[in-house]
Amino acid sequence: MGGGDGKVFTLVYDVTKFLEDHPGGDEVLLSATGKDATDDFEDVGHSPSAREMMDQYYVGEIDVSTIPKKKEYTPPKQPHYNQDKTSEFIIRLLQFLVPLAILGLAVGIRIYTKSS
Ligand code: HEM
Repeated sequence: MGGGDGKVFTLVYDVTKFLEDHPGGDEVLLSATGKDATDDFEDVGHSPSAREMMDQYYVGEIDVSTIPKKKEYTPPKQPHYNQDKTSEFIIRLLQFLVPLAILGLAVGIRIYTKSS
């Protein structure tokens, strides 16, 4: 690790040749591919002999900033039905106002016809 021009390098290992022989199993290796697996490797507390074995699979160094971040799964956005609530509101308003208007009209006609 460490670099002259501000870049941070990490060591790269090709563990595809090691999947079947890894005492920790192939699943953990596969889950650590395509990303910086330094933390995963260190968390296990590998023995010095394990570190020696790594030399066989050494590929080179890579600028840490060029390692893609593991993408987290984000569920696709559900389409929002009836996002525009104004039409719904107008219908509710009319459901209230139309009977009132009819009632008002009826009362008005009744009053009008009575007085004449
Ligand atoms: C070239 C890289 C690697 C080498 C040479 C290597 C080698 C070994 C060896 C020799 C062991 C047996 C225990 C020991 O001696 O420490 C071991 C165990 C283990 N390794 Fe790796 N390993 C590598 C990468 C990784 C990575 C990237 C992970 C995690 C993503 C990992 C996870 C484990 C686990 C979970 C165990 C089992 C520990 C236990 O049962 O106590 N290893 N590895």
